[in-house]
Amino acid sequence: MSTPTFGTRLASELAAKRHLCVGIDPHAPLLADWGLADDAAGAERMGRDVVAAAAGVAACVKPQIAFFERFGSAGFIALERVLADARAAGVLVIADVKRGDIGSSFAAYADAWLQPGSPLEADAMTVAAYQGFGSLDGALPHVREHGKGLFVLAATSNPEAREVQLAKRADGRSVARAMLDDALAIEGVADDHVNSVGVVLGATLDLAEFGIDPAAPPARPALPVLAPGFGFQGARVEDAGKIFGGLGWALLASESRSVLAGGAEGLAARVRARADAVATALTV
Ligand SMILES: O=C(O)c1cc(=O)[nH]c(=O)n1[C@@H]1O[C@H](COP(=O)(O)O)[C@@H](O)[C@H]1O
Repeated sequence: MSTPTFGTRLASELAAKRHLCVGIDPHAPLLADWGLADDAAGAERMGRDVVAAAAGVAACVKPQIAFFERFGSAGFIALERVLADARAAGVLVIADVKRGDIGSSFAAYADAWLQPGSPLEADAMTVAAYQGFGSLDGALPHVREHGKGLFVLAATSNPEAREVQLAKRADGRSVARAMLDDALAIEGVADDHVNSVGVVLGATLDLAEFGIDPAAPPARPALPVLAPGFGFQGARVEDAGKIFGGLGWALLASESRSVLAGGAEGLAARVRARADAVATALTV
């Protein structure tokens, strides 16, 4: 039996109206809030609790590697255990690693995060194509043959990104828009419904400024959109439909701090409430 594509696996989540992505960002103050030490064991505990709360409720989890990397090898071991839990629970994992490099080095990053059997194997990873879109090619065998996914940074939620991502290319398109077009143009990475290569679009942005029109008819197959910026950064999941329009079909609304704050107690209820709010926002 051939491996199902990432797009197919994501499509099952979306069909069940699961659009929430829960970020695993063990910030020091959050670990304190949870009564956990600011160390690898604390990060592991938080990560594993998030996976348990997300299973069957959220579409995916998104561990932010920086919060594990700061503990060195112990942090990587902690993350490996979080990833193992997610695999066992059938929860999709987007490794938020934002990798980009010359092609040969990028391919090694792709092997680290997407190669089946790798200690850090995830289902998808965030990538940066600022060294040229073709520099991402090394990940495509994992997408095409191993059912993995990519999320290419296009228009990110942080305000400092504007000078780079709004910049106009020679053809008049913004850098952000060109990233989206290039993601859609990759061949052989889509099934009938959902592409396995998507983009990152911040929920805090006016996408039209970047030449991205949420009112345009949805791409077919649908382009997955990973959308951070909800919650702590100010966007409201209740507005997800309004912000993303036709791009909301395969939207993953991501929240980290706003769901994590409040400790382990009540986490499952917070995840459920956010998941329901996103589902409602994208149904009406
Ligand atoms: O790729 C990302 O996940 C990402 C892209 C982006 O444009 N903005 C953004 O905030 N993120 C990540 O999403 C998470 C947002 O966290 P909260 O602001 O706490 O919800 C962080 O881990 C960021 O690194």
